[in-house]
Formats: sequence, structure tokens, C-alpha cells
Amino acid sequence: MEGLVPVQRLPVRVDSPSLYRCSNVSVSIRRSLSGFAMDKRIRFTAPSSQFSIRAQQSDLKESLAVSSSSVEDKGNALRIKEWEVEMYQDELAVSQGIRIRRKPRSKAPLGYSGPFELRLHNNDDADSPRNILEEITWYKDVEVSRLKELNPLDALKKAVENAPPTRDFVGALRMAQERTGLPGLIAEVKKASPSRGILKENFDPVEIAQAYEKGGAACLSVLTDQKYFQGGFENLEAIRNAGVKCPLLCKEFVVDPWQIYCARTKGADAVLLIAAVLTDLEITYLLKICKKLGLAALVEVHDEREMGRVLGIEGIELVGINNRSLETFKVDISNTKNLLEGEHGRQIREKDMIVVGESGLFTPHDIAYVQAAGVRAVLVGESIVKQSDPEKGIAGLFGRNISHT
Ligand SMILES: O=P(O)(O)OC[C@@H](O)[C@@H](O)c1c[nH]c2ccccc12
Repeated sequence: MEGLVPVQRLPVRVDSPSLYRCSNVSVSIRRSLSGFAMDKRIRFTAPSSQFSIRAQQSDLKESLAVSSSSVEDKGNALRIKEWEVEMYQDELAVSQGIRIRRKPRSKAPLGYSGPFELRLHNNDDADSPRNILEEITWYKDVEVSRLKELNPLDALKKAVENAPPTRDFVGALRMAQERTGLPGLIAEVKKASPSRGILKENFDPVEIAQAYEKGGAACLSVLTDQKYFQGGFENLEAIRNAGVKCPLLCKEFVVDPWQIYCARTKGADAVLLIAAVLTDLEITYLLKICKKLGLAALVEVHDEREMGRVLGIEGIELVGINNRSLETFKVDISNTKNLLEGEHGRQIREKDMIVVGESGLFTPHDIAYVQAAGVRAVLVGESIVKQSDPEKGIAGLFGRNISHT
């Protein structure tokens, strides 16, 4: 069962009014179903200030713990409000088909009363991430809070003024495509990944970036996540400071505007926004920040539903189709083709958006396949970063030399 099951009629009924007397009640029921322990939380407000509950279902009999507090508990009021906002955000995300939860669900504060309805909140997997993308997202939440304390947003905003100017990421992709007749290449500076482990042992980000540039890459993507991809913002900064001219994409799991400002101070020209993690409203808001900072945004989707959402958001120029599910790691390059067929493909062409085919591209045949499907750019990591000479790796990937010389 999903984390939050919206409004359910529970087999719980108001019974003897003498049992519990309070306006707010929070009930935890621990029950055991064929040895499988579940923790459920039921939150509700009764229409009257006096009520009681009694579990009716036979399998709800094990233990019933009831805690209560009064609405007048002002000290708790802020915490309750925060909890409500969190719940609202969760519900909004679920309504958009977003399966990734942004943080582990916190326990309802004492005294919390839901709206005038019964809700069943299943806590089965509230404390552990369900897949790698969720794990990374939860970790980002903690990481960003910590980084923000060390380097507050106000300070970053000032630092942005001294950042090197942005370069035209989208323009570079268009030019490359015109120059070569092939999809523009975003070459990824990637040391490791959770799905593939270490890709390159003696990893020198600047050396790789320079080789990519020589090999004819239009733009570069630099992984900045440290824990899961062994990247770092310092790599972005080092590549920019080394004089690499290709525009740079900051490859980060963005969950907070702070990361976008940080990317800009390190010399990024574009950032990635992952639709599987962000709501429509968040994407819209983050796009505005990108625009203000002169950054391009690559908005990544990996299924029809996300593509539909993204097509409904104004102002997106670059859409990435990830052939790798970040939830299951499954790679299938026909994903790019499938998402570009039909109505979605038509809308993309009508809006003149640039589609980037992402992940799992290894051969000239793969490139031709996604190009025929309609992509105008590709994002490639593994197949070229693994080569002892990444410059030659690019020629191998495209089946010919695409460098400027
Ligand atoms: O190494 P590959 O299979 O060529 O994939 C590159 C890139 O698409 C992949 O690294 C990627 C696509 N979207 C992401 C989001 C986060 C981290 C990584 C990614």
C-alpha cells in the first residue's frame, strides 16, 4: 500500500463517549497480520469534542495506544502547521503521479488533528527509501540543510555576482547539430554511479573535460553528487577555471534553490531538474530561478506521464529522456523512441523543443536510432568516460571524427 491512502472509511466506529474525552486524538494501532508487523496511524478529528473510538476489525485487536492533547497547546501549533504543509506537499506530489517521496515521513505531532475525515496513514515503509532515487533524494535533503548552514543562501546570492558569465548551452547544442548533422553531444564527466560502480579509476575531471572538448563535445555534464557518484562541485569549478569553453551542465539532484545558486557560483551554465522528484509547481519555480541566473535547464523525464506534465509547463526548451529508470536502473533506449511518438512528439516538434537522449548509448547504431526517433542532442557518460582516450571514445561513439579540426 502507498504511504498515504487518501480518505478511507475505516472499520473504526465512535462508541462509548466515556472512553476518551478530548478534541484531538492521535491513535496508533500496531497489529500483526500473519507475522507481518505493521504500524498504522489514524488521525482524525471528530465533529464533536467528545468521542471515542473502538476498533471493530478482528485483526485490529492486538494493541491500541491512544494519545491526546488539546488544540490549545500553542507550543505545538507551529509543528502541527509544518506537518500539515508536509502532508499537503506529499499529497500534491502523489496527485501528479510522483512516486518519489522527498523525505522520510515524520510522525504526526501530538495534538495533530486531520481534516474532518478519517485518514489511514500507512507507516510500513515510512522510514526506509523504496528505491535508489528516493534514497538519494532523502540524503540530498539532509545534505543541503547542512550545506546551507555553512554557506547561507544570502551569501551565495552575493557570490553569484562574481561568478564567471554564463555561456549559451542550448545554442551550443543547436550549433553542434548543424555542424555535424548528428545530435549535439553532452559528454559526461562521471567517475562512478550506483548502478555501475567505479567507471574510471584514475579520474582526473579536468583532463577528461579537455579531452571531451577536443573530441568535439558541444557541452559537458559534470556530476556534482559526492556520495553516490563520487563527483563534486569542486570538479565543476576546476573544469570551468581550467578554461574549458564548452558550456557546463551541473548534474545534481536538485531539491532546493540553494543548489542552483551554488551551481552558478561554481561556473555552471545549465542545471538538471528531474521530473520524477519535483512537482510541476517546483519545476516552474526553479525554472524562474534558472532564468534569473541565465542558466539553461534540462528537465528530465523517463515516462509518458512525466513527459505529459513537462509539456504542460511553460518555458521549457530542453527535455531529457532518460533511458535509465532511476528507480530500477533498467536501461532501454527504446524509451526515447516511445516517448517521442504520438501526441507528445507532435507537441515537442511544434514547440521546437530540443530533446536530449540520455543514458545507455554506446554505438553509432544507438546514436542513429535515437536521432531517427527525434532527439537533437545526446547525453553520454559511461561509454566514453571508460575509454583510456575519451577523445577517441567520442569518435568511436559517433562512428566518425566530430572534432572541429
Ligand atoms: O553513463 P550513461 O549511461 O551514458 O548515462 C549518462 C547520463 O544520462 C546519466 O548519468 C544520467 C542521466 N540522468 C541522470 C540523473 C542523475 C544522475 C545521472 C544521470
